[in-house]
Amino acid sequence: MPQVYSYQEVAEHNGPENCWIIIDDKVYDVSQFKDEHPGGDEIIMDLGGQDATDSFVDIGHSDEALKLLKTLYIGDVDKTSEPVVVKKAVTSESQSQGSATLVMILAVVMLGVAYYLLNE
Ligand code: HEM
Repeated sequence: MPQVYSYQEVAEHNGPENCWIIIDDKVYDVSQFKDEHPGGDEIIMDLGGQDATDSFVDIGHSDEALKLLKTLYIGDVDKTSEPVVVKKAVTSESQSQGSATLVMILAVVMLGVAYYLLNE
């Protein structure tokens, strides 16, 4: 019998040292693997403690990736347990990234307006 974990238990493993993800109702310990992931560790860290099925499938991972995934399997998720919404703390870094994007958009809009006015 495989080990069975509740969504809550999986959600508690969302840190850099203890990072689990769910793919197709199976639980994977990616704590070590994330540092070797060809797609980067951050993309996996962001999904720590959560269901990553859609993201994993959308990328169209190779058979090699699927084989690798199997080696990280630690158990199944208890689908009868209460689903958990993992709230990620908004860091000052992600906030400033957000405002940097806003400034970029504003700059592009202002350039567009200036260009339009100059060509009137
Ligand atoms: C434990 C789960 C995962 C494993 C074992 C894994 C494995 C791999 C492997 C082996 C590659 C190289 C290309 C390939 O063989 O397909 C790859 C690429 C990639 N993975 Fe994952 N991956 C995992 C989870 C994820 C998740 C959750 C995401 C989230 C979106 C992700 C995003 C990517 C991206 C964007 C690339 C492309 C990197 C590039 O070609 O520049 N992966 N992954």
